[in-house]
Amino acid sequence: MNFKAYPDRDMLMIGLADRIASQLREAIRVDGHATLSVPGGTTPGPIFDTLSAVDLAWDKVAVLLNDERWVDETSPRSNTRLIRERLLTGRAAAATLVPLYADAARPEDKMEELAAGIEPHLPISVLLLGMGNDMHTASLFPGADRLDEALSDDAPILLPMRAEAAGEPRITLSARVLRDAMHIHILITGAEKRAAIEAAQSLPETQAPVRAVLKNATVHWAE
Ligand SMILES: O=C1O[C@H](COP(=O)(O)O)[C@@H](O)[C@H](O)[C@H]1O
Repeated sequence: MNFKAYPDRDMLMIGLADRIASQLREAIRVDGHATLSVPGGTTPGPIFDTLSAVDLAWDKVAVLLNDERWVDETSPRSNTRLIRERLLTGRAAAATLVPLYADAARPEDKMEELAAGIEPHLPISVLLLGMGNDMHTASLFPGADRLDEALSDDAPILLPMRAEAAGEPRITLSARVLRDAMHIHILITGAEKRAAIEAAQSLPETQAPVRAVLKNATVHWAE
């Protein structure tokens, strides 16, 4: 992995937003369109705020989540709600949201429909990932019920996922879809996550699922 440390969180968020914007512009120049896949959770909000104001051809960008908690958008736990409020506003409101949630009791009920919506937008041009202290990324949690399947080279695009640490049921892009992205950035902050990502390099993917995407990733960190 490449590791980039920033002097502080503000510089991290601005610097990484700028890099993502450049890579999206380049993908649009070459392919005529781009796909940006992003995390939910507590860390990426400030990057979304910066990106949403960036001047680029957002009407040529498809935005999807790496994973979603199976809750509807009225829930503060909804990752879709986060990106609607913080990313798909301002200039970025012209982007197309590719859904990772649909109204149904269980993720299994909508898996095929949601995967069919994602497929035309693959491979991902720019992938931004988060990571938990437990070394999960997207919703690839250590100990999750379908982790082995999600890590395999012939995994489907999307899988439902349940894990004790996850809270509600989840839906997640598989490791191979994440790995196929043209640019991979992992955004982490704080000493605990830095120690976790360093430890992940010498652990099996089942214990440290983030390892599945580390090889070609740049990790962006600030205290
Ligand atoms: O549950 C999730 O957690 C990870 C990490 O979130 P953070 O709050 O520690 O930044 C996130 O990347 C993922 O998309 C989300 O669903």
